[in-house]
Amino acid sequence: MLLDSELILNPDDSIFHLHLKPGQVADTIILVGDPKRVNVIESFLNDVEFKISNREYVSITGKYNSKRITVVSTGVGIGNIDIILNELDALVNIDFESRKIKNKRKKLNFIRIGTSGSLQKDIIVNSYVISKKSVGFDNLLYFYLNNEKIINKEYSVTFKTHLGSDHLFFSPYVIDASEELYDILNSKETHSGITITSPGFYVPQGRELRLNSKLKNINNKLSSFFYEDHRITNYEMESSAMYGLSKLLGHEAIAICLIIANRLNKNANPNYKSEVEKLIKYVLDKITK
Ligand SMILES: O=P(O)(O)O[C@H]1O[C@H](CO)[C@@H](O)[C@H]1O
Ligand SMILES: O=c1cc[nH]c(=O)[nH]1
Repeated sequence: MLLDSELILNPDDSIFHLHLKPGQVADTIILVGDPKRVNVIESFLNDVEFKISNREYVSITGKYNSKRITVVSTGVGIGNIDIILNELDALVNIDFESRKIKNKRKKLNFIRIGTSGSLQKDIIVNSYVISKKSVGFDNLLYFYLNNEKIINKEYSVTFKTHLGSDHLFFSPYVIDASEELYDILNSKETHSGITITSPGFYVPQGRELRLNSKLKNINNKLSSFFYEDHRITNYEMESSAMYGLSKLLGHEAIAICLIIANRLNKNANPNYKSEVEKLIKYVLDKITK
């Protein structure tokens, strides 16, 4: 039995951060960073059942092409993914009355629609990248038992060696996306690649404003790295944890991102909202076909 301090429920029996109750979550869940992106997706949905917000987490459930879909905003970063994945899983796989894990587990499909910075010249601003693998520059997965069963050890070690890093803080881990969800989203409109999930937007992604990186020429080293013919394509800040926790919990996960900056071509599109809207429509059509 999960005690009050471990599975924290609010006075209305909703889960601690998301404020959602069992039954409110669909099997297919779109995760977005920006809470305002939830409103954009809402404009495409019918039969919206509720809109619940707490902190940076805004959640809705509605229908697109008759398929029930939940949308949750995650805010920025890995810590939020730890909260959201654990709470969404608890909502479907833990009985809130008995506080016990259910015998029959439900599998969820997580699709992240994000924004991202490209690490390849030909993956230009406004293109879409699906992350076939994610390389975690964070350390969240290392806290979880059985992480070694889902981390691609050989790739992770090769990668660390390539970066020539003996820094104690840095142990990148490589995790695969869901092949099933990849096949649904992949098309000639998308690039596929390997995504770096970074614990920061500035120095951890090689953006030196007033502070400098301990990892010299990090972006050139990433752009030139190949493993089994796969190249590193882009930076974002959530998918490694989303892939890792989904695999440990028995769910499927994929991330597709709009490129809003190209780090090699040195350009960016800060007015990317209409492009995100097109990506949202692309994803909704693909997952409800
Ligand atoms: O646009 P979202 O989904 O937030 O994704 C990207 O944008 C944020 C940084 O600006 C990070 O969360 C990064 O992963
Ligand atoms: O360069 C970028 C753009 C969006 N999100 C990131 O994490 N990095």
